[in-house]
Amino acid sequence: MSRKSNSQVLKRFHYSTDQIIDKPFNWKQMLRLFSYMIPYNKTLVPLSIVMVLITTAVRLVIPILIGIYTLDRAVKNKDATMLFWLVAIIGGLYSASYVANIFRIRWMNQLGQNVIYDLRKHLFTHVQNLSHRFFDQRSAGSILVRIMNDINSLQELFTNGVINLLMDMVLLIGIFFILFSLSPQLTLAIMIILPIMFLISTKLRKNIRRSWQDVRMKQSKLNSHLNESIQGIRVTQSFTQEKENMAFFDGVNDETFQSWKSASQKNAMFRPMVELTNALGTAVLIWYGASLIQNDTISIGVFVSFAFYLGMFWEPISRLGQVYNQLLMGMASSERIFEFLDEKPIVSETDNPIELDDMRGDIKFDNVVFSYDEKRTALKGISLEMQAGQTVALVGHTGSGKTTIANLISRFYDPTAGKVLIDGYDLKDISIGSLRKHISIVLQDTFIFSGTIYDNILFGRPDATEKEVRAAAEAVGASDFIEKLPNGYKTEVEERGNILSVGERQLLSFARALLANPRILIMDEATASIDTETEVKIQKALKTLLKGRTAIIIAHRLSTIREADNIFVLENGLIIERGNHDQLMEIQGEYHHLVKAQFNMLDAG
Ligand SMILES: Nc1ncnc2c1ncn2[C@@H]1O[C@H](COP(=O)(O)OP(=O)(O)OP(=O)(O)O)[C@@H](O)[C@H]1O
Repeated sequence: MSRKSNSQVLKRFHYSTDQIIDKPFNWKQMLRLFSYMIPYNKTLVPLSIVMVLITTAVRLVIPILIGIYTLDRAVKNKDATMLFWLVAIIGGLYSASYVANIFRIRWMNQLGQNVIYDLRKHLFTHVQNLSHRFFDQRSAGSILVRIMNDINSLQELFTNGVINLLMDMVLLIGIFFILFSLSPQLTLAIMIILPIMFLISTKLRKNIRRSWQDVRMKQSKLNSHLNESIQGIRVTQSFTQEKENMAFFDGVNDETFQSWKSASQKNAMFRPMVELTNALGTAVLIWYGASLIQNDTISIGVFVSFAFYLGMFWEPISRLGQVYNQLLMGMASSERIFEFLDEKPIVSETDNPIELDDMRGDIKFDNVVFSYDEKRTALKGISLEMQAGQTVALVGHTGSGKTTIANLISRFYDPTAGKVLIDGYDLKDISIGSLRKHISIVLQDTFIFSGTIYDNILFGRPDATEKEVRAAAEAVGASDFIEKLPNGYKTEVEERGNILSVGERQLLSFARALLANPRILIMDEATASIDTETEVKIQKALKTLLKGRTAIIIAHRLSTIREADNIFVLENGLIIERGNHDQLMEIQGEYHHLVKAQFNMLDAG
């Protein structure tokens, strides 16, 4: 009780979950989804269908063989030979059905897994090529959920749903057809249970399904909280927020438990209700069937066959309800998946893009205006030139537009107005692949991938030799710390490289960039303070890295700025000063002010 109120008091944790909405059935979307089965329409699809038809036919025939042939003919006429053959035929049919079932399950599973594999691959390939704007607007978690959960929720539909639909239709139509031909009166009488069965298989099932969806949503919230708690454990411990964290966890844990309890209680009602309906059907069969036998309208064999078919009724009806539910769930998931698949990269290529095999590295901004969204303009008319081989520093207050300039050079976004040119070519005319091949970016918060140190450097140029990788690490002075690690270059670093210090991660990213040997290097200098020895190392590494290429540095350190050939001072999306260090110091403007502020800070430190 108090746990719940605790979770409501804490306003810190907000986890957005994709709402589960039942979408109306949409044929166009379903056809698009099922088109993923087309590659298998000559192999797994027909094979599975044949197996389904074999097993269904066997199930339909057996009650007739038992009721009509065994009871009404062989037993009645005391025909031992016929009885022997009937046993042999029934045995043979069961064996055939057994084998067909094994292959049906195997091939249907393969089909489902293949379709899911293809769909996930298609979605990931597509998402990987989307522009930065797409990722700006969504959390990594919500993208992950679509690639994993939404696709997983289609798995059952493709593995069992579609083919079972066929099997159940055939089974139901077959049963009705046979029952009607055996005794239309008795068939009509036992049909009384049909509406009840449909009601249970749709309404009650829907209710149960919603409850399980609620459980999944609560679990997802619990997962998100766990994830955040573990990732932020250091901050939590340092601010001694464990109690608050625990209170929230208790609340979500309790919600999950309650929701699970309610779902499983509803679930428990399902089976008894089915059995009750079956009992009703059996009562009708016995009461009405017996009177039909008495007045010789039907034989004992027909009665027995009816009893068999009555027992088979429930399964296909129940499964049809289930498939319908799966289809509705599939609707919601596929809509979310297709929404991503229909997303077009905003930055796209022209029909005949120029392939830049070689690049000099001259960069020009021609009156560039850029907005990330309609509300604010990040660059308000930037014109600048950077000559090949120059080192250029971008300085300015936070939010002034430095990173945005870097983003436009790599063509992560296109300018809203104006042009960005490299070697005289408008970026929009150059193939994106050939442009980015010549550009390397070193971010402040270097991303280290899980894998070895060696692999992380190799990322810069995957076809580089071991000698080149080691040479790159040596040139930027990263080899000293790498060789001290337990397994040297083969040391495994976990996701994001937590076992490395900030300085080490920087040096690693320098080695990666140097290996790529780009014509243009964009670097967001780390603001984190590092010890003097590492600082000296990084400065030395930087010199090696910058040599012979156009370098754009979002600079924070005075030492870097001072050595730049050209400095652009940004303020609110505009260049307010430009020149080298001495020139800018002389005019005693904003740059002078920034330098003085940094000196004062150093003095104070
Ligand atoms: N992805 C984005 N979507 C919307 N607005 C953005 C995005 N990235 C940056 N902005 C906005 O654009 C403006 C310029 O941001 P930019 O990142 O270029 O600044 P910066 O000079 O690099 O700052 P810092 O030194 O803090 O990194 C800021 O007002 C920022 O809020």
